[in-house]
Amino acid sequence: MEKYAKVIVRSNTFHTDNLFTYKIPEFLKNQIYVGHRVLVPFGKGNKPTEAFVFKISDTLEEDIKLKEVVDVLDEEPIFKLEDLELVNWMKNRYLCTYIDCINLIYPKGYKVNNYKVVSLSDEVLNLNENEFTDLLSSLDDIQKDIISKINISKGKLKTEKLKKIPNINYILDKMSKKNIINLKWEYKNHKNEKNLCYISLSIEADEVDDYLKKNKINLGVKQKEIVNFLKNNDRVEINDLIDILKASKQSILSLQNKNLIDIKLEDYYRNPENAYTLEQKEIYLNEEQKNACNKVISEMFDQNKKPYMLHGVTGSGKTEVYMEIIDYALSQGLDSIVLVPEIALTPQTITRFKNRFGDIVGVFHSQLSEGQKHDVYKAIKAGNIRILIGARSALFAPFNSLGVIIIDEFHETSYKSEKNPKFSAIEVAKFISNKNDISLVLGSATPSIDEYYKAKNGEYNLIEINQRANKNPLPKIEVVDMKEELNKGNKSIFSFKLQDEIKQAIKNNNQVILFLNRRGYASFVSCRSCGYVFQCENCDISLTYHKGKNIGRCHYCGYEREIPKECPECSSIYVKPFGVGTQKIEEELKVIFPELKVLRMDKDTTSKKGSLEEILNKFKNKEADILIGTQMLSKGLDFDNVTLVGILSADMMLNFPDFKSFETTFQLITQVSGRAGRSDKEGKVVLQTYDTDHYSIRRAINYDFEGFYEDEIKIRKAFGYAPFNNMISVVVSGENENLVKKNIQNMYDSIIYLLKGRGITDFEFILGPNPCSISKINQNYRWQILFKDDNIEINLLKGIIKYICITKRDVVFSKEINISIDINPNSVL
Ligand SMILES: Nc1ncnc2c1ncn2[C@@H]1O[C@H](COP(=O)(O)OP(=O)(O)OP(=O)(O)O)[C@@H](O)[C@H]1O
Ligand SMILES: [Zn+2]
Ligand SMILES: [Zn+2]
Repeated sequence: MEKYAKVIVRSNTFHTDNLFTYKIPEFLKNQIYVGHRVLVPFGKGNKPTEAFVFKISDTLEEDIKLKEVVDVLDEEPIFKLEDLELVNWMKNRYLCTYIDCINLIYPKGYKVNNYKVVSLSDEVLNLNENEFTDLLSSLDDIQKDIISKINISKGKLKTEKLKKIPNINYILDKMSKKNIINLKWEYKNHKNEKNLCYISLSIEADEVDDYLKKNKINLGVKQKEIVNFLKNNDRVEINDLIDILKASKQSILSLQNKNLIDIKLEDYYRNPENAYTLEQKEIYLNEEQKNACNKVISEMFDQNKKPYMLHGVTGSGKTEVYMEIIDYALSQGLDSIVLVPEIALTPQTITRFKNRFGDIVGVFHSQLSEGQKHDVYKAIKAGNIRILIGARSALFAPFNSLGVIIIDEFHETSYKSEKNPKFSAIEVAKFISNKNDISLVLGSATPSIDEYYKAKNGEYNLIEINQRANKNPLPKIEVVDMKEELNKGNKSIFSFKLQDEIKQAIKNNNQVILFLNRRGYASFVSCRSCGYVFQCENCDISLTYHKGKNIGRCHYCGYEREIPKECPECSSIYVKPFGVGTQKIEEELKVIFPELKVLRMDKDTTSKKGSLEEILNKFKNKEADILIGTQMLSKGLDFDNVTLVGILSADMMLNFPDFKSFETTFQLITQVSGRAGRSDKEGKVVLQTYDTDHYSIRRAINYDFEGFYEDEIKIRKAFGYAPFNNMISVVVSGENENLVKKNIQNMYDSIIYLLKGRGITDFEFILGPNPCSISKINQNYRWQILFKDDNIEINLLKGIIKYICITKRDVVFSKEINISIDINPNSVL
């Protein structure tokens, strides 16, 4: 019986985003299953290409001649059936390609290298000398050269080595057709594995001398040294041996040839080190924490359970609850995944988990090397990692018996991917947990409005913790109206109130956190005389001023330029930075409190590896009095000694042109305030703002989450935003603005045409095409169409967008154009 494989081919073009059918040759029939990685001939020249088996069948719909699978690449399928289901689901949900999804869940650190090899044909090899000379004389110089190169490299040559010759593919093809050469693909299945190589004696130490005598073996000086070393050491890693004895690989290998030593390869697990330290506290869960745990634990083996939303105020001990749940899961033989926002920002959380659970805790995030990722995957498969802490991609870790998924600070925007597939980790976690009856816990002190709405509608088990673990009230937030401060003649960034409170806190030997949501020195630089604003050359963005180097930097593309003393437009000397960033805060603070030690934590000071840990360690060890930072500060930091938090410009975030900016403001105020008074000392917050009336700020000052939710949900409803409608953003971009405009208009017309065909005539749910709020990034002009599923069925809308933007992409759009489709984007800038 014949067997056929339907595969997805790894290729970056959109028209290959389909299942292709290949015949499975006889010799592979019992080796290829669904989920396997295979090589298939593909494209021009039938280049062997990596592909993934989605289906296997023994019948063909049509009677056509098919190409055959070349080979299978792994012994075991690398995808489980559930993985393929997930791929299909994501593809529909996020309107992306198969390969986008496959890349996401593909075991890290695997890749295929394939290359073409040229050799002389049998016919040529069988020629006698005269015939060969005749042949050569019939060829041109290039062909002769190729043949001599093949001969020099022992009859077989990678074609890459010839790529400098112009038109080489054409020439080789011609030679191959004339039967002079053979062209063949070869490939290497490269798994990026790192092994350790252990050496030990193959016979008992005291039998060595007899063995040498009996076999009349004379050892060199180095070899003797090695043997003596091994007599005293059971085994040693080869590189250590080379290092210690200055021995060569040669002398080690010759010992192996004399059957004196064994060499054994073992996996090496490259564990990323953790530089943050923490002392261990003995903790007994309080009633609220216990209830939260029990709810989840008691249903752990139930089917069709709802996800849990753990809404607990800041410092309520949610992390302890997670660990207790995970501990129980472990005792039942179940593994756990803990998602945290931007892993690099949460060394404290990782350390708490490692303190409690030890080496079975693994860490996974995008900054790991491919090799490290591969190691983590292998350790998971081998059962050596049972708890994985990671960013959103950790969701795809290959656990054998996953029981729990925790999403900490689930309101954070980093849980939505900005890269294809633009998935929401929350949605994917729901899909996975639903399919496999896994306990899913979403925790936050400030749930997102979207998910909270769903919780209110019964989609979640809502669990609340209303008290802090230390039983203290949440820190009182005092509001300072900065308009009045100006009237009092205070032009400083720091209100009198905040200055007093800082003095007080320091006098009591406590520490202070100051929050401002903008890094750099000033938000922009402009000329007071003519109004010229320094702009990025590549983006439609004003440059942020960084003082040390006297440069303006683009926070989108990294472009930098020196800021001149004179205005480039009008030559006036009134070029000044405006607005405030963390650098400026640090500078002013040093003027007012010259004796205080200050640390700054923002993207600029934490970009180097280990620098974040260093800052956190210093602050924990009280080597500084004040920590200034951006929203990095809001993520789970837990310092016993912080009693005062200053929020410098609370209303700054309100003015962001995005429908989620009120929500973000509320969340940031609540989270940053929550860093104060977490241990036995009471905390306090000073919040500076020009706008004291906005409901985000009023509700936040009173820790009134319910009230904020009620205010916000009304507005969302009135404007038809999430959670009431889905929004689909399609951004078309490219270097040529006219081409971008033409393409997006083309897309718009095509979509309208299809909608009309479905009898739809009212197009109010389509906004655009318009230039994006940030109309240029990195030399690429950006235009956008926004769709809301008002008055239209979401699947119909998605179907049409997919048809135009993916299936017919090559027809509707020019090659030079990029298209980005985002379902329910975080922001529409
Ligand atoms: N039952 C308990 N008894 C004593 N201390 C506790 C208890 N539970 C938690 N803590 C301590 O209280 C502090 C806050 O706990 P944790 O960091 O787990 O809170 P959280 O809810 O995750 O905080 P946030 O959301 O604000 O980041 C930590 O120092 C923790 O060790
Ligand atoms: Zn000027
Ligand atoms: Zn830029």
